Amino acid sequence: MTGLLVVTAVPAEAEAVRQGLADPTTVTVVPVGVGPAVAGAATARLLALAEAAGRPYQGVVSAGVAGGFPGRVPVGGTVLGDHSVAADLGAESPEGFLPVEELGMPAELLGAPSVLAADPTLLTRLRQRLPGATVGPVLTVSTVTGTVTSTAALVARHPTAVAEAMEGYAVAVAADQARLPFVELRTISNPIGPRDRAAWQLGTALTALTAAAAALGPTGDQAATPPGC
Ligand SMILES: O=C(O)c1cccc(C(=O)CC[C@H]2O[C@@H](n3cnc4c(=O)[nH]cnc43)[C@H](O)[C@@H]2O)c1
Repeated sequence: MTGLLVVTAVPAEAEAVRQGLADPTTVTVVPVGVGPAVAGAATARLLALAEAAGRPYQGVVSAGVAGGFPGRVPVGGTVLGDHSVAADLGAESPEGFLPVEELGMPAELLGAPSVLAADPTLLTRLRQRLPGATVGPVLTVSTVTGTVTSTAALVARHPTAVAEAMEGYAVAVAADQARLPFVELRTISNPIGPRDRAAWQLGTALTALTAAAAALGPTGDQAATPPGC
């Protein structure tokens, strides 16, 4: 049994998670790169290799920093994604953005819906361990939102979304294909809005990520099973 796989984008996020783990032997943390393509491909490879070696993971977490929708979660806040959403998977039209489900393709050709729900058991466990976390949909985008107009459009399309990042949905698809439980855990480095990269509070978000990572401890079952068995 190999325990949880935690996938981050960059090494600083992975290190922040590792520092917070109560029992690092039950959690594997891997920085895989920025954006959905590399995150999905790398996660799928890690899951397949573990499975082929006879040591499958028990669950997958997409963790790292994120932009928070103003008024919903502050910089430094912690977010648990109850859904991970492919927010820019679709088509533009004169009437506005069309999600991939509305492009007229048969559903079976899509491979996965554009909104994937977190595993209820994993989410419930993390909610109990992180009572201060904001829970809601987390958007996955290939382009960081950076204007008032695009922020307003996202809010209109996803009125309950709490944060955006660049990997969660892709990691969720990899977990879904491997039939593994998934959840997204984010801490907020910046408000979503007009781009101001210099104002991102990465240190604050990474400190919050370390604190939140303490919740990624083992279940009773995992605690009784040493890694590698
Ligand atoms: O330069 C550093 O030291 C450093 C430390 C930690 C993280 C970074 C990143 O560049 C993280 C990139 C990562 O952050 C997510 N993110 C954060 N804010 C947003 C946002 O407003 N919109 C979309 N994504 C955001 C994203 O998942 C990136 O992969 C640098």
